[in-house]
Amino acid sequence: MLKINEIFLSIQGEGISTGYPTIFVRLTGCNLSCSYCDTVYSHHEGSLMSVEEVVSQIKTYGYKRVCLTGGEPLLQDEVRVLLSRLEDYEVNIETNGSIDINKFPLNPKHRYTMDIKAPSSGASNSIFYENFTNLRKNDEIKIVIGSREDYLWMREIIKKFHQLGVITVSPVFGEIDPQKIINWILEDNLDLRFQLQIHKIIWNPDERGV
Ligand SMILES: C[S@@+](CC[C@H](N)C(=O)[O-])C[C@H]1O[C@@H](n2cnc3c(N)ncnc32)[C@H](O)[C@@H]1O
Ligand SMILES: Nc1nc2[nH]cc(C(=O)O)c2c(=O)[nH]1
Ligand code: SF4
Ligand SMILES: [Mg+2]
Repeated sequence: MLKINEIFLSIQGEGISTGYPTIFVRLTGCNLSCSYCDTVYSHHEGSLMSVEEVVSQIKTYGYKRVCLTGGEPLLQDEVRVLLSRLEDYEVNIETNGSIDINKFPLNPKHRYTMDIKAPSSGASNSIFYENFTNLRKNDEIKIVIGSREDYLWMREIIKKFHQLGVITVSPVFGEIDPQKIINWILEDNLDLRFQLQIHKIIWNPDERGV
């Protein structure tokens, strides 16, 4: 059984598939407690569902893109079974970077968005650095920053792991002026992808299920 917080249809609000209709499966439970977490409600709330129940709910929406998120989706082992049932779907798994992704090998239609936790999250010491060598070309790295200190930290990480594929940087929502981050990126000549979480601009930022 899987412990599921919510399943809903919306448009992808983050990452390289931003804007595409996507079915979100939010799993319950997290091993971190980032200072800025916008989904604390998913850390404990949820109900048990079988993989079959999750898959049949996914099928009702009639779309082929799925985002597994949470909480931390890789904390539940049965996610492997769910992934094996979603072979016809483009699946993106939002993971917090603290869990060994080598233990969850993905098929080519599935990909990771791996978050690297910057210092202001309070979770930097949880980073499982071996994951950097196991990411594939179509996986994405995401860094959420809330301060100049976070930015400088990120700059060092990028230097060190310059072979990384797509790197997306975004502000802690409402915490730092996006223009500042963009200016820093351009001043330093970094080739990064900047993003805002568009669902928080379209809907009320505290709204669930969007
Ligand atoms: C809620 S987390 C769930 C997946 C996984 N636990 C993780 O941290 O990647 C999904 C994404 O939302 C981002 N996020 C959470 N709160 C945020 C906030 N206040 N502002 C910007 N991004 C936020 C996280 O950094 C992560 O990339
Ligand atoms: N629209 C929308 N896009 C998202 N992309 C990642 C999300 C998440 O919470 O992980 C998310 C979310 O909660 N809503
Ligand atoms: S790892 Fe993700 S879900 Fe967990 S506290 Fe951090 S942002 Fe929230
Ligand atoms: Mg979210």
